[in-house]
Amino acid sequence: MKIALIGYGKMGRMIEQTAISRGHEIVSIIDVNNQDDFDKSAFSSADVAIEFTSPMAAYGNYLKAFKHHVKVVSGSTGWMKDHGDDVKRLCNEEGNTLFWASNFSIGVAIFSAVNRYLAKIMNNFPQYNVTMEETHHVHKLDAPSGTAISLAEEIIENLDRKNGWVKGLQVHADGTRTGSNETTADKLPIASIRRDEVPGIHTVSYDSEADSITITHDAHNRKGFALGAVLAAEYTATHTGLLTTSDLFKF
Ligand SMILES: NC(=O)C1=CN([C@@H]2O[C@H](COP(=O)(O)OP(=O)(O)OC[C@H]3O[C@@H](n4cnc5c(N)ncnc54)[C@H](OP(=O)(O)O)[C@@H]3O)[C@@H](O)[C@H]2O)C=CC1
Ligand SMILES: O=C(O)C1=N[C@H](C(=O)O)C[C@H](O)C1
Repeated sequence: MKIALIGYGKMGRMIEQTAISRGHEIVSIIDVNNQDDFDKSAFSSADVAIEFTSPMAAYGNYLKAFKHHVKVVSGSTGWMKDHGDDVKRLCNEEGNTLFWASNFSIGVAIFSAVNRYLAKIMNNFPQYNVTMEETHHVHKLDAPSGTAISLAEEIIENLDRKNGWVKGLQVHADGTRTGSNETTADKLPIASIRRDEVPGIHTVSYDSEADSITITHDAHNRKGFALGAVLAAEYTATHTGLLTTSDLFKF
């Protein structure tokens, strides 16, 4: 398969290695300094473009790829609030294809299934208070992480006593702390911690006076994200519309 890369940072480089190891060809690599390459035939020849850039750049990149009828797999986070509705329309009504996931690792797909099941069970146990914490490297631009927002949305969908999430304690890259994890009855607080080079840790906790139940996904490196993105590209080559990990990982 011919793959174009949009964004050649930590993820773009790891995806390049993973894609080549699975027998794919990288036909174009677009970063900040060679945006003209979107208009070159090498880019248009790609079966799929894999996009990992930033919250600010992602939506513009989708538009440029769609203009050239190139399908996109993207893991960029933090753009959904501003552009989610437009992207749904572009894919569901205008024939474009985007496979987007806040987290491409199989481990988080499994974690997400446990998260949904646990939230359902907890409807019967009001004595447990739910909170979430995510920890990432100090370079991360968005908070809460895209994964934390997806996990929070799953809890809200399945746990009747929560109807939204709020930002909780923020530990910033320089170590300063703002906000707090104080909980209200109907909102789920998400704490965000920025520390060292942590690839990504997500924890959901249910605490009662008697005990705590805690589930954690701890990414040891970025290999799981990269493999998931390449598997998603292989899937996207033969599917259309707005796609996500529940289309790819079925269990
Ligand atoms: N869904 C998932 O599984 C995962 C998602 N992510 C998300 O992916 C995104 C990227 O992560 P990561 O690779 O670690 O970040 P990096 O900062 O390491 O890489 C991003 C790259 O994109 C480049 N870039 C910025 N704007 C554009 C643009 N308009 N066109 C092309 N390239 C551009 C940056 O260039 P420059 O440095 O010059 O600005 C940089 O080289 C983040 O939003 C992150 O949250 C990360 C890991 C897993
Ligand atoms: O920025 C990152 O690094 C990551 N971003 C994604 C997110 O926002 O959830 C996925 C992963 O946790 C790494």
